[in-house]
Amino acid sequence: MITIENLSKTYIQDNKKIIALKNINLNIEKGEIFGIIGLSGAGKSTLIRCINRLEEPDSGKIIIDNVNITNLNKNELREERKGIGMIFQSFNLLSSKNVYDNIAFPLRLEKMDKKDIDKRTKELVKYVELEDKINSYPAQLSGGQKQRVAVGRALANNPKVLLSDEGTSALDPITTKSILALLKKIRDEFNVTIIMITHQMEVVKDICDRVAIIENGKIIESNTVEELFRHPKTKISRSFINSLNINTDEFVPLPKIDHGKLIRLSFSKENARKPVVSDMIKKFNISVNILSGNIYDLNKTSVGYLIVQVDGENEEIEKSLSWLNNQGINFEVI
Ligand SMILES: Nc1ncnc2c1ncn2[C@@H]1O[C@H](COP(=O)(O)OP(=O)(O)OP(=O)(O)O)[C@@H](O)[C@H]1O
Repeated sequence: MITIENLSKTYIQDNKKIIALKNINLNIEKGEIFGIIGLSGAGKSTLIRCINRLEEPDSGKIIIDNVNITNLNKNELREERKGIGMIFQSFNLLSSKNVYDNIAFPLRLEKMDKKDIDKRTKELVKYVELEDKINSYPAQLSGGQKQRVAVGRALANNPKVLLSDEGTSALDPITTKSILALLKKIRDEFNVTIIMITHQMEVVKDICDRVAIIENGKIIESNTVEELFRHPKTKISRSFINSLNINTDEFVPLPKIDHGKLIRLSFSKENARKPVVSDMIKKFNISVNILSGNIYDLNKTSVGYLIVQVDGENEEIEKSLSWLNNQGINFEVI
């Protein structure tokens, strides 16, 4: 649905080149909630702003539903942008307009019939659950309510794509969950494709189907969220997972072991019920010492880790590892 090909963007500041994006390639499916996570300065905002050309890329293509956005002239771009809603960390509401008028704003720009504007606006106010605040001004709303207004406004023209640039970063954890639930409901009911730019792993964990990790303007890892949790490939993806504040191998300092091997077993919902550790001990002449473990509840499934020390004769350890392999259990010697 959205294809990004060899996208690059450089800024010039004080005669210095800042490479914000370097050869970004991504494919995002229709109806998918796709996360792009990275640290500050990684290039996230530049990337999402290039998608609707709020920022002009230097080179590369952005294709949405077979339309090459990068080739459009101003008028064509204006038309195409109606199908791309966007929400921001700072909400970007019109402070002099109330909830109703903020949400009606894009419809008025379309010069829709007054009655239709009224009907659609009230429908949207109801959808984002702000009927009791319809006459309130942004200054009279909480952060979560402001973001609901922004979501209502972004939905006004029935977009096929919704871009969220740190849409939940300014919100407390409970309000974040309620905005994420609203975005998920929008995807489920309208099959809207959602791209979530974030630095919060919580967002990726809770609603994303797939995720790309961006560092220094490059995508360094891209996978389903489940696979990312099961096999984080890069240091940064591991640290994002650790940032969820749950004990993992890097949170709990692992003891230095003189013998045996340290292994991280990872389980998905399907194999979480297998008595892997006790079977290993029964089948092989080894001891297994459990050091730490946890379970992450993801959008559609859950993934668990267990860090264990496997000890015994080398040959027995190797046999037990190949048995694990044959059982289809994911593990990594760490
Ligand atoms: N208008 C600009 N002029 C010059 N440099 C810029 C401009 N916008 C962004 N940059 C630089 O490009 C790089 C990527 O910035 P970007 O805002 O895309 O990162 P980010 O991942 O969104 O960071 P944050 O999470 O802090 O917003 C940074 O080095 C930043 O300083």
